[in-house]
Amino acid sequence: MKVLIVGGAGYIGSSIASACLDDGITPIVLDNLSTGVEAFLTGREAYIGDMADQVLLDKVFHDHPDIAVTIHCGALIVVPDSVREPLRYYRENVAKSVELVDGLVRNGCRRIIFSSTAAVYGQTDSLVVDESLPAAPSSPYGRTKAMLEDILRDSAEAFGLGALALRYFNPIGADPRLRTGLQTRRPTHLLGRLIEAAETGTPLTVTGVDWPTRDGTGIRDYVHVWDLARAHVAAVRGFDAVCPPGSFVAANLGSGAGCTVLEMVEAFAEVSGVRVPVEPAARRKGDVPGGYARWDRAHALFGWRPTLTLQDGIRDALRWIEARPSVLGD
Ligand SMILES: NC(=O)c1ccc[n+]([C@@H]2O[C@H](COP(=O)([O-])OP(=O)(O)OC[C@H]3O[C@@H](n4cnc5c(N)ncnc54)[C@H](O)[C@@H]3O)[C@@H](O)[C@H]2O)c1
Ligand SMILES: O=c1ccn([C@@H]2O[C@H](COP(=O)(O)OP(=O)(O)O[C@H]3O[C@H](CO)[C@@H](O)[C@H](O)[C@H]3O)[C@@H](O)[C@H]2O)c(=O)[nH]1
Repeated sequence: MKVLIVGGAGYIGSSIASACLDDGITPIVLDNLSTGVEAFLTGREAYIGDMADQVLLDKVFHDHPDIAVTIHCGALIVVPDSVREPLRYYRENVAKSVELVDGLVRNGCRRIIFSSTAAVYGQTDSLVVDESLPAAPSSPYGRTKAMLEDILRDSAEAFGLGALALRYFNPIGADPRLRTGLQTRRPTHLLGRLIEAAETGTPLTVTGVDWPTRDGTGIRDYVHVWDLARAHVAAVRGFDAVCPPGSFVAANLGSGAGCTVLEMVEAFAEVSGVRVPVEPAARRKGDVPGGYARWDRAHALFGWRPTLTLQDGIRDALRWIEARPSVLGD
């Protein structure tokens, strides 16, 4: 079985490609390397170019008419950038995805898995997030993802597509076999900042200590990237039962557990032996208290459940930092 992974040279797409290979599924990658890296394409067949390029899409399907499912991970993903440059985000994430879907339909590929995000939800009083909550994204990035969900819903009905949107919560960690991990050297998310603080011996700035959470710090659902990758394999294997032609389905992928900033600091100390001091600071502009996923729909649909812990995610992120020079040559 073959799958096309658009954005397969990036952090999550490359992990999905590895999980596919491990399961006997052949990944074909299409990526423009805007943020993805060539080193993650080792041992995988790849087409370098833009997802909106119809000539390239036709070539991919000419070479591989037996692609069963397209997994669409290609996007720009930095929330603050999307606030500064909304048109670039709408062009790259929405307009180009429309072209991609058009090219897929024209080439007869009618099964799509779309990388969506917890950022499509608005903040609610309850910290638990299930798929019945309406979309209410608070950034241009989140809106590009919610818009594409709508576009896929309409396209499913019009063209008989099966379209599955998987809403990832906060991915951490790396491929446990260390083939791939975060390509960004200095990630700005919480775990990245924590690792940096441990390395430099500086305190972690805690952005917000007056949120309505159990200890006042922001709460998130950190899910191991390998659990995310495995979910895609399960969804590919059971696709037609999960998402028959003409249907659009959305499912959360999270660990199901909330973790506050202070709890992350504690878990990091447990795994690394380094207790990073914290420094309270003001909330980030536009930040939210957060929440965590209910993932039972993904379980009901394709039998997935998260299997790796927060500590596994932290450990694999640290192992990847050791391994990355040998993979990325930097
Ligand atoms: N990382 C997260 O925290 C997170 C959370 C929720 C959802 N997601 C979604 O998961 C997907 C993958 O995210 P990631 O963290 O791996 O990001 P990433 O930047 O590592 O990967 C994105 C990949 O898409 C490629 N790409 C971008 N625009 C393209 C285009 N026009 N044509 C071809 N390739 C293109 C990039 O080169 C890169 O390889 C994205 O759709 C993102 O919105 C990510
Ligand atoms: O130096 C830091 C960095 C973060 N935080 C806090 O840690 C929590 C998590 O922050 P972060 O890791 O940035 O996660 P999110 O705010 O959920 O945003 C990330 O996760 C989203 C969902 O995966 C993506 O869409 C966004 O692009 C990505 O920035 C929040 O309460 C922050 O206020 C700190 O206290 N100090």
